[in-house]
Amino acid sequence: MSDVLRVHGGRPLHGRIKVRGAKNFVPKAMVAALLGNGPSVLRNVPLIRDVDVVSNLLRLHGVKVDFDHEAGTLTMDPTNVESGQVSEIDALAGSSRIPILLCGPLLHRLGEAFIPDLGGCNIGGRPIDFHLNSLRAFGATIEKLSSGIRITAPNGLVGTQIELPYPSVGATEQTLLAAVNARGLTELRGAAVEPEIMDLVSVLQKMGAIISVDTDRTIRIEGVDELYGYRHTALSDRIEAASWASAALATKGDIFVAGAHQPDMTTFLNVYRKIGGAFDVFDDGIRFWHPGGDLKAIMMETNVHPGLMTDWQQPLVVALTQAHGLSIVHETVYENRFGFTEALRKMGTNIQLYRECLGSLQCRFAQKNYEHSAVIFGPTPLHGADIVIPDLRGGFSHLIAALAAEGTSTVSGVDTISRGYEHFKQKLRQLHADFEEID
Ligand SMILES: CC(=O)N[C@H]1[C@@H](OP(=O)(O)OP(=O)(O)OC[C@H]2O[C@@H](n3ccc(=O)[nH]c3=O)[C@H](O)[C@@H]2O)O[C@H](CO)[C@@H](O)[C@@H]1O
Ligand SMILES: C=C(OP(=O)(O)O)C(=O)O
Repeated sequence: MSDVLRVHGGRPLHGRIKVRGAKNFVPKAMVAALLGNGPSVLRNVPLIRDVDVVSNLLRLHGVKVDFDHEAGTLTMDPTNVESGQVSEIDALAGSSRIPILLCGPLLHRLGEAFIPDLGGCNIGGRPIDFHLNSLRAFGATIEKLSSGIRITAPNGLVGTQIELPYPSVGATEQTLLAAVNARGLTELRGAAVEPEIMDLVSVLQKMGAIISVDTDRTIRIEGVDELYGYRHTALSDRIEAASWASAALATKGDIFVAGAHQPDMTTFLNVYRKIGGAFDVFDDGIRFWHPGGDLKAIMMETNVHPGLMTDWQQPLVVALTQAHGLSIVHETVYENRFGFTEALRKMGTNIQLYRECLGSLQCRFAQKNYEHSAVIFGPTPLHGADIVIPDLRGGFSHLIAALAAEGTSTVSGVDTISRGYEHFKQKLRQLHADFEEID
């Protein structure tokens, strides 16, 4: 498969594509399957690299994994969970952020876990201190190795009280996956409540867990002795849906995104409408299009759910380069998520980065020397350029920019996009994009 695309831009994307299960949910539900005393079946699973990585990780731990790509059905049988070879597990180092979530399930099943160094997008320091503090609070002992970490809990995990300093998605999932089988009650305050986390709560409840979620970011989990296999259909990918919606806006196109689910995208849809994008919600998806006329500049600020999701920011920035006036974007979730704008500047955009918090919030990155605010002057015509993809969402955004630009662009490193976008080249063809793969 070619990792380089030659893109002939300047044509509106139009047509229909389908999004399946969420990249930020499916791998976590796969980890949850480790906790069951029998097989689990997950439906609506996309063929993306993060699913592959976690399938391999589960297999290395003795789980029998069968994936029917076409049907999107994944069957996982954890009857014979085992520790796995450290060298084989270590070969997956750097491939995804999911391995850290295996801690709780492996501690429950085996009393120990080896976790390789994590991967994921390079958009900030991405420490795991909240994860490790949470695991320690449950009674686990952590040893740092030259690569990865070893965790043990010879006496099992015990329910505890945890308050997260920031509503981290991963640390909330870590705590849930550890608490469901821990002895006694766990109270987690300051939890993240993203829709993908709520879907994980649904999976765990199907498995036999007792979990209540309050409106004030408090989650209470009563540990149980045994969990069962589950059957579940994954919620759809609201980041992929928003990415195609942004592509429709940037290319002056019209895209029906089958599978897009309005309730998980409310904040995105408000922003889309404020910019001047049009959408129409149907039972089976959402149609997104550029209605003609000028797009409007806006001020937007990313935040934890129900705020504007940080993963929506990068595709939206490309659309904002075509809006009239001055847009301000304040990124408050990651300290370093504007690296992708360098390539956009090469394509003719006028984007300036600032260390100050240019928003209504003084965020955690104030006075910390991180360029986490952007000012975009638009509209600026985009022209083709040679671009190297930096990360998943930044990469998709570069692709949108190349498709919107007049002339030809060479986009290298597109394989990164397969980590979170199923069949993206096929979907581009369905949307009449003009590009070819080059060796
Ligand atoms: C696989 C997956 O689901 N990835 C998503 C998940 O990432 P992920 O779970 O890694 O993101 P978190 O919500 O944990 O991170 C949010 C912030 O908390 C900080 N932090 C986090 C953990 C920790 O131990 N210490 C710490 O300081 C991070 O550096 C970051 O600034 O949620 C992010 C926020 O919605 C999304 O952008 C990612 O797409
Ligand atoms: C940041 C992202 O993912 P990850 O946490 O897997 O790096 C993303 O999906 O945009």
